[in-house]
Amino acid sequence: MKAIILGAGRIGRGFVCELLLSNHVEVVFFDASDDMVKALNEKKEYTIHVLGNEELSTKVENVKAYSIHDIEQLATSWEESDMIFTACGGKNMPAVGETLGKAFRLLLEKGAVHTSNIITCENWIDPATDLKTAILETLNDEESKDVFEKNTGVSESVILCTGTGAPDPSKVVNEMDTWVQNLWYLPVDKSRILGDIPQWNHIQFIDNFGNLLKQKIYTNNTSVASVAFFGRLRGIRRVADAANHPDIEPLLDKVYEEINTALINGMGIDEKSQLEFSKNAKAKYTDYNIVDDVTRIARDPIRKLGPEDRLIGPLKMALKAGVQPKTIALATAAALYYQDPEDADANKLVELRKEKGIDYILATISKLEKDEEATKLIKEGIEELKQRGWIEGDA
Ligand SMILES: NC(=O)c1ccc[n+]([C@@H]2O[C@H](COP(=O)([O-])OP(=O)(O)OC[C@H]3O[C@@H](n4cnc5c(N)ncnc54)[C@H](O)[C@@H]3O)[C@@H](O)[C@H]2O)c1
Ligand SMILES: O=P(O)(O)OC[C@@H](O)[C@@H](O)[C@H](O)[C@H](O)CO
Repeated sequence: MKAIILGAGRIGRGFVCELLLSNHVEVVFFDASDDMVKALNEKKEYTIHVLGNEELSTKVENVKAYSIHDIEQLATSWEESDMIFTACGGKNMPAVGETLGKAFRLLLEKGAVHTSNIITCENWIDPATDLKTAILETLNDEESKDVFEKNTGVSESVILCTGTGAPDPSKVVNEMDTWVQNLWYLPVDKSRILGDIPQWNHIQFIDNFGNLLKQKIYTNNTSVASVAFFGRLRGIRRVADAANHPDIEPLLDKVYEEINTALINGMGIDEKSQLEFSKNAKAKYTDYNIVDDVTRIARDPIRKLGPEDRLIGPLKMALKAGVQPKTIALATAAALYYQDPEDADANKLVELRKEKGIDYILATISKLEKDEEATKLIKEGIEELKQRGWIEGDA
């Protein structure tokens, strides 16, 4: 079998590629970055290193990568592939959908439509819906939309694995090498898959997928984002150092308490399963084998302050469920004060905070009203950060 991976970043050329190769699936990459495409084609090979278990590393050979803007090549590759995985960032689903829609139009013209499936691998609420909507909008006539719907499944998966950069960048020989957590499991929503279900190892097509992606984002990503935003304010570089720090670990435990009550009461998630889920999340983020930078976790802070994303989403859910999510609000306050000169989105956030202020960010980015409870808690969080000496005045 052949598969396309859209987005040749840490998850695409790392985790997803590793699982597909272990199932003898031939892989081709498409990426929006010309530098990435050039580097992959020049190197032609790279290694997926398994953090803490170097002996499990995989060497990837005969690498082929194309620009996502090469629609004809995308259609040709699609003609030969049964599966497409996206690992491009959830906010890019509209752009990815438009590209796939254009490629599908070429498949239609060539009479080359066949049963295939697209699986999103994104930390995003409802990525498959965003992707499918954009594809259908690009297929502007009803007949094409109908053919697409009958032949193409658009499903989503939950990436529980961390994909990161080199633990020691000074030792990197091949810049395309990538590092993954030692975790070999990718759950996929079976109900949205069309045609025969592949019998793969590690990639499991599961029934009752339900809210697994939201549960993962509001547990894992919320908690590790809290660790990263607190850690950055404390000048800590690595995630595990921050998660184990005596100032931060007690806050992390409180974040889990708030999340657990919010998800159990607000999403109807079984209590035992949620407690287990959050226990595993804490074990992961405090694990020193997983060498990850807080700046990767906190990257794109404006996206992370969005109304449904990992901070505001569970914060509002907790309030509805009768919990006072003071620690998630404290983490949101830390996110509002996040700085990383190498992150364009973080620089934009600093500019917005200095020029327009916190109220503006909460209203326009987080979509919170000035007088609502969530806003009040976040503002109390800002005061607490000042009292703790973690931020200064209007820093
Ligand atoms: N890294 C992790 O630990 C991890 C874990 C779980 C989920 N995720 C999710 O996986 C997705 C990918 O994350 P990552 O860490 O691999 O990011 P990354 O930044 O390493 O890679 C993303 C890649 O996608 C490419 N891209 C962006 N827009 C594109 C488009 N329209 N078409 C094709 N390529 C495009 C970028 O050029 C980049 O090479 C994100 O949604 C992320 O939230 C990441
Ligand atoms: O990829 P992002 O920017 O949405 O979020 C950063 C991290 O939280 C994320 O990549 C995690 O490492 C991953 O979701 C594994 O739990």
